[in-house]
Amino acid sequence: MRTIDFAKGHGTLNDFVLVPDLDGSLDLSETDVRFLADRHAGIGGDGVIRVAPLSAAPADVREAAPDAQWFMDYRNADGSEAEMCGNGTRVFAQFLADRALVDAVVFPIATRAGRKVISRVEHGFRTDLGPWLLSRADEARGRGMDSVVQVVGAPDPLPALSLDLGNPHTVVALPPSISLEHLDLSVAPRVDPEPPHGSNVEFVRAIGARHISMRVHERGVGETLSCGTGAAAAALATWWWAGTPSDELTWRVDVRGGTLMVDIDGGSVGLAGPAQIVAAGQVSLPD
Ligand SMILES: N[C@@H](CCC[C@H](N)C(=O)O)C(=O)O
Repeated sequence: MRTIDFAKGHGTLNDFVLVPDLDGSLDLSETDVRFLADRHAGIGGDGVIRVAPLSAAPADVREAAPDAQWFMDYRNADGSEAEMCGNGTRVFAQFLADRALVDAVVFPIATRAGRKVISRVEHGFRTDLGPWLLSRADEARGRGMDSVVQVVGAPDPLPALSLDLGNPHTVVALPPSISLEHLDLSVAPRVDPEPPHGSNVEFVRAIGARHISMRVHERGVGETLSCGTGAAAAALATWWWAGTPSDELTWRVDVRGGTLMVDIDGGSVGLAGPAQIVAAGQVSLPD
């Protein structure tokens, strides 16, 4: 049996088990990750974040972020690797700050989706998520939709737009006849055409000017109370559909676990919100 240190944290109730691996020697298997994320048998979380030095990152990650000191090794609760986690970056930053592992107010970190720059802001952190892309730009021509999503709670498939924020997202604008609260996200929504590596799926309701509310079904997890890259995708999709003329905009995105702020600056997007570390201890990984 191996005993390791852990911390537990969340960003707008998207919760993570952090595993400090400060010398980069820890090998966390898929089974270890599933155990740590298990809310009954383990610690419990939507994802597991190994805090590793850049030297322990894969070569492509090291090359993309040579000036970063730390690598956010993110895995979903089902053990799968994800390229990025927006809320995770802030919780990762809070952990680094609490342990005095960074001292700058603006610093880069390495992720599988490349270099991300984090800044301390009032009440939390802002992560520059960098450039975003329409995943199926040809199909989304004319500010339209590129796919459909079938979800329990909606009688018919709903038009959607796919975006790449480093990780894949499919955003659905709910028609007024369907309430956000009545969707059943205990069953994974079906995206057609099916994205090659799966997708996080966001359901969005407009609340007011640059203010939306959303629920999310995360790839590798299920419904979560928040998703940072999902909030950014939802704001970007709403902006895209509206044909909003100005390029510099801040959006408020309400998620079940709180509120996130998304700033859109042309081809680049930022995410700000709170981050909390709530516990730390040791856990024994089963053999
Ligand atoms: N909750 C995250 C996204 C985590 C990864 C996602 N489930 C995926 O597989 O892409 C966020 O805050 O962005």
